[in-house]
Amino acid sequence: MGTNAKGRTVMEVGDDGVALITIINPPVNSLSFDVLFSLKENYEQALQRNDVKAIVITGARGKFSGGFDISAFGGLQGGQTGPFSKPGFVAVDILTDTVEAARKPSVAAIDGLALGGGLEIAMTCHARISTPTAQLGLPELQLGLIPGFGGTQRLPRLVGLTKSLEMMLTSKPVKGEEAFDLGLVDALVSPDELVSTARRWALEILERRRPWVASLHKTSKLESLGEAREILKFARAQVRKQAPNVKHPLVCIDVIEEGIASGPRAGLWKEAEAFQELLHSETCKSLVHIFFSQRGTSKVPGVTDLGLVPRNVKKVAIIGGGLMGSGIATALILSNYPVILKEVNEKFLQAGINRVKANLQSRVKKGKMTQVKFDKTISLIKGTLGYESFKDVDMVIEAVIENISLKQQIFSELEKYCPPHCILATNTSTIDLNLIGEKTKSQDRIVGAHFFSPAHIMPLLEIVRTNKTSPQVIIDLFDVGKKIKKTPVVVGNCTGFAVNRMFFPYPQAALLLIERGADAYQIDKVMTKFGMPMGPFRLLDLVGFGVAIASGTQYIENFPERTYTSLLIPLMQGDGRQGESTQKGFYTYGDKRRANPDPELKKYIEKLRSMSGVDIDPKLAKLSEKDIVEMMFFPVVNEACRVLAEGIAVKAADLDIASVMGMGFPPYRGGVIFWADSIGSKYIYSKLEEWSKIYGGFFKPCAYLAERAAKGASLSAPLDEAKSRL
Ligand SMILES: C[C@H](O)CC(=O)SCCNC(=O)CCNC(=O)[C@H](O)C(C)(C)COP(=O)(O)OP(=O)(O)OC[C@H]1O[C@@H](n2cnc3c(N)ncnc32)[C@H](O)[C@@H]1OP(=O)(O)O
Repeated sequence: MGTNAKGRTVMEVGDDGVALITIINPPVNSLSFDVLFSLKENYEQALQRNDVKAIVITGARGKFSGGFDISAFGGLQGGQTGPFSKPGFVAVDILTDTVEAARKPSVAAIDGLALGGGLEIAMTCHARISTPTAQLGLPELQLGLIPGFGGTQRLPRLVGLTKSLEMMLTSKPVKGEEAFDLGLVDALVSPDELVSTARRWALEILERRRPWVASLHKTSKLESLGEAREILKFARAQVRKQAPNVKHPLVCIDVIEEGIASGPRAGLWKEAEAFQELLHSETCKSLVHIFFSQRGTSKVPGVTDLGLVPRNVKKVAIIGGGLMGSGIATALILSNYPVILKEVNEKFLQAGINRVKANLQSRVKKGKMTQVKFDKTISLIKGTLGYESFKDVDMVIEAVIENISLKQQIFSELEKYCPPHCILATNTSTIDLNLIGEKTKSQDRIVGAHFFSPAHIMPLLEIVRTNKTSPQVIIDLFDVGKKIKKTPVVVGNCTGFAVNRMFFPYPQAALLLIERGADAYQIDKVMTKFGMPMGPFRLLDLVGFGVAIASGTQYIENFPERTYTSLLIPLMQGDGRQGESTQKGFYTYGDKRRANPDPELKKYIEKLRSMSGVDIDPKLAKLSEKDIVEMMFFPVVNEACRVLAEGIAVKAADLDIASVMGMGFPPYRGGVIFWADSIGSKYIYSKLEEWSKIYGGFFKPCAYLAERAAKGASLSAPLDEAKSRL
């Protein structure tokens, strides 16, 4: 193998006659083509050599394998040819006909992780020994694929159909201990005994003192065909309901069924063909993009490349125990950070602590947390009304109402009471950070920590830096964000930052459309069908009209030329409608938060039309689904382009992650910019240009979009690349 090889396997043959094959491809021992070739070569040698009686496969540095090398998908999708583009080369030729059918037994020694192709290799071995904490799973569906190295056939035969479906459809791994109970692994041992136990086990199989099991032909765990069909029917119904816009979960079920109905070899072939087809799907390309983009958020030029090490944040203070403050406190204590919660009086403090308790209790109710863990977690939060206990905190997160002078006063006080190293973060969603820190000398340690509601559940953390925020502070907050299981995205300072700014046109486009004759409930339906968690009107009801007007005002003030100003919400508010909190907004709300279309909405729209002189536009009154999607999202794409052009986001992929994790843009569409690039800058520009002539500045395409369209360049390409595509 050449020196540029991406990973390899090494084989050592011991005096006991066992060949130990180790997968080496840091950081997760993924299965690159080089690794797979090397594995094939080692296997063939081991099978030929007279001094080898049995084989053990393991992974270097405590990790079996994180699965097929996802970075190699691009080449295959781009038409790269070779043995790997031939369906069945790995699953049938190598794993089934060489490894599993061999006359020498193989045992997998699993530590750390055995995911995707990694677990599939392990399942072709004749036994599996694992550590109790190893993670074993088939997460291919999260990449828009199905297992492609025989997993759809072997997992059901090892753990039964129901559990295997759960593992594949949710992409969730199981720990070694559970894998042992399920029969997926044969023994549990500590990491230091792993390889020696596996060697012994392999020899014992050879001596027929342990069963020699070919998983593909195991039948004891499989249900009868009739029962299996019932289980699969139920699974299909669930999948159709939960993931109506993607086809790979249904394909996975079909492939499993083929193996049960026509035998595992037929199942293997169907799997191989379906895998190849899915690999080229837009869903797979989008989800792979999301996978790498999510990891890419931790690469921020000028920040993460300076070799800085995050400081240890041992204690965090939160100011304000409202919805956001209590959610942030919950997220922190759930990851074992001691938290001080400060409020202005006893009543508010108690209410804040009670919110945190309620957040945790809902986990207990759902069986996700024990009462003992609840008690331990809640003991990490202490309430306070003063600043005395701030003298040893390492980070403060301010989460009070959006009032500039109040925030300025708080930050001046923080400067007095907190130690000089303390990070001073604000959870503002709109206010300029330079204004907040104006009255302090601490601008270098002021940073935005913008959480999304509910903060203990939503996965995104926008880290907002000003040009004075020190890289160390960003690194520290990034580290805390990771530890509390968020995906942090570093963005620049401007009104609305990246997520809210990109999405402010979303409800505005919706208002523009209904004022001119489109149907509000149809728009919401089309948006949820597209894959958004809810449509714009349901969203406006959820956030409440007060918040909607306050943030709308910010955009009117900062981006007057392109903010669509609608008086519909103030008009409805004048009638006591505030959204869901008053059970009346664009919808009315009954039991269990069920939203019902409200016939009275028409009345408000008609009144608005007579006040503003806006007429029904016959074209907008009968929009197709495609038209609605475009008129709703092209303005979002346009604003995302401005965010990129202004350098608020470092790269387009960060906006894709921000849109998926902050706004619920469907991940299987790859995020806002990725989706836009699948449509093309020229088309988006021409549509916006056309609408801006009819409906005004709200739709006017920005310079960045115009430039990309003129060059026929993608929106995500960095500037130089965009030029080179000319
Ligand atoms: C034919 C087969 O059926 C098809 C397959 O096997 S498809 C692949 C199935 N496997 C997966 O989906 C696993 C994907 N990986 C993961 O879930 C997680 O990375 C993990 C649980 C393995 C490790 O998580 P964690 O420790 O948090 O590290 P994480 O930051 O995610 O990954 C570390 C690095 O490994 C890379 N990596 C992880 N898994 C990879 C894989 N399967 N291929 C290529 N690179 C991978 C990541 O991109 C990251 O690279 P970076 O440092 O350059 O950003």
